[in-house]
Amino acid sequence: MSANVLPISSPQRSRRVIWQEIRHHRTAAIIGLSALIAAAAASLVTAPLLGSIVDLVVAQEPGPVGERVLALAGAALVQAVLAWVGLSTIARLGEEVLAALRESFVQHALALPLERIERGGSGDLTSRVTEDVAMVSDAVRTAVPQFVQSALVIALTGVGLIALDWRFAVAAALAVPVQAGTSRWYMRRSGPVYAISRKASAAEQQQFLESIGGAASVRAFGLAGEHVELVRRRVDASLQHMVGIVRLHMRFFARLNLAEAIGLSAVLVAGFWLVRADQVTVGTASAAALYFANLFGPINAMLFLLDTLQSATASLSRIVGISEIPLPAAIGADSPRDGLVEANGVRHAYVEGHDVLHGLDVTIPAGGTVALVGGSGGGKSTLAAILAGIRQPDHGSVRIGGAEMNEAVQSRVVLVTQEVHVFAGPLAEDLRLAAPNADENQLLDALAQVGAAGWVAALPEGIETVVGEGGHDLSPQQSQQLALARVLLADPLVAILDEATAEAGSTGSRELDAAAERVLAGRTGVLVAHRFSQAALADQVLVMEGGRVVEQGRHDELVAAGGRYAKLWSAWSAGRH
Ligand SMILES: Nc1ncnc2c1ncn2[C@@H]1O[C@H](COP(=O)(O)OP(=O)(O)OP(=O)(O)O)[C@@H](O)[C@H]1O
Repeated sequence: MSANVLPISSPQRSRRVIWQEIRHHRTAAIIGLSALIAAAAASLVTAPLLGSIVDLVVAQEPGPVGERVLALAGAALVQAVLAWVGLSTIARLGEEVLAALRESFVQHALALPLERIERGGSGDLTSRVTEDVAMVSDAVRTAVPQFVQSALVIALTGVGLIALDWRFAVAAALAVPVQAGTSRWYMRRSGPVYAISRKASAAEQQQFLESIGGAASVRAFGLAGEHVELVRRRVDASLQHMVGIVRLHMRFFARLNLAEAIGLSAVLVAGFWLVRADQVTVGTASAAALYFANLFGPINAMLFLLDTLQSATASLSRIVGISEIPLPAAIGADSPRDGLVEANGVRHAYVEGHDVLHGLDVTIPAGGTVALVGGSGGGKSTLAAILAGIRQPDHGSVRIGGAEMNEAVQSRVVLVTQEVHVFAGPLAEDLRLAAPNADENQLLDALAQVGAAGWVAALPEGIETVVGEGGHDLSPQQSQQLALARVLLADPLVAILDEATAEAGSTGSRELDAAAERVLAGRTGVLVAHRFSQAALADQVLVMEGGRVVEQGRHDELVAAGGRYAKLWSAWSAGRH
């Protein structure tokens, strides 16, 4: 069962992947970190300067106070500039690392075998693309730079405290056990509390969608009262969990305040004794207290960010997990010699133990056209997808032009299915997906060959008209023509058209048939044909039933043989007259 779930990488592996990426941007990492260290060091000057002002006041020598104040302002300015340089460099570095991660993720996600995604659930993949990437992006933009900065300030302030007098550092350390206990306490609770709250708000949204989306039925059945009650209950539950989160935060910060009170009291008491014993000046004791007070912000921020970083690490493991799935491209990198298609002993099952293809052997000579016909569920689409390399056979092999299915081979085979996708954007860009360097004349020529020149010219902005979602709506037939034009532009060795012309009416069908014929000219073609007019044009017809080829031959031979195909043919012909 676990083999079916998309993999999740271990936190160690994820960290290693990030580390490798950071090493590609070593200079930026060093500059960013150095600037943050320098900024933290500059901030350390403030407390002793204030302390020395206290000493001057105690000694009633106000003369040099002015210089100290200027030095304070200077230190603040230097610190601000260095922190800005450090934070922005680290944030930019984070974006670069994130971009590289995303690219590798998308590359892998797109190259994943279809079976792998189906078994793992496309919902899982989608949530990794959306929620997990958003979670990691957020962390990279805000939490990570803040966390690094806070950690540096804390470390350097500790050094500063020791430099003033090690006994101040010991006193301050009294706060640590309470802080450590608090963060453990918080981490144990925050995960489940957030998870329940997310679930409750998802349930609330779902209820809204159901009640509002089904408003007509709700009213028709007089269920308004019940639905209002359902919504009220979900909103209440969600609200309760939100209040729970706020309460948890308040308790968290209350405990941290207690830690601060303990630490600050200890530092002040230590200062009192050390001043009394004449071991430090009042100014030094004030500086120690200020150092400790300056730690409040960074310590609280760090502890609070721990769970954001924990969630981000979990999301990162889910993103890196996808990049770790071995890709089928590992099978050599031979390029196909020509368009010869050879499938041997191809078996395939969607559900284990229920083969839908039972060891098929199919050979199509380069430049030949084969039509797959037969009743519904015979396995035509499955075979088409396997020949196109979109699905992998469970057993057997597919070779194109003598080469096993790999990335180089797949790039020379194009499959057009009934569910043609029109990408949102200018029509020209949609076509250029198949041939990025094609010029306008080549695009127009491809459109003319598939019979689309007329309607494209009639569009408001011709080939530059925005089509697809949010743009100009195309009819199913127009979308099919676009898909066929893309095949012409991609100029593959093998074109596989699966029901590509099934949706149109009779005039439309004739136009699309002609377009398909032009697309298949000069290359190897596989046609999944429901209309026998297409089968009649093919060099060879394979009749498929129950995952087997039950008849094979030229159209006229099969009609003359009077078998299964002849029956299907006469039934179809009769239906047309
Ligand atoms: N994604 C899938 N998951 C599970 N079973 C599937 C899937 N796709 C197809 N099948 C099953 O595999 C068998 C072969 O289906 P296939 O679509 O290849 O046949 P077909 O000959 O193309 O049929 P049609 O003409 O109806 O498209 C059918 O029993 C079908 O229910």
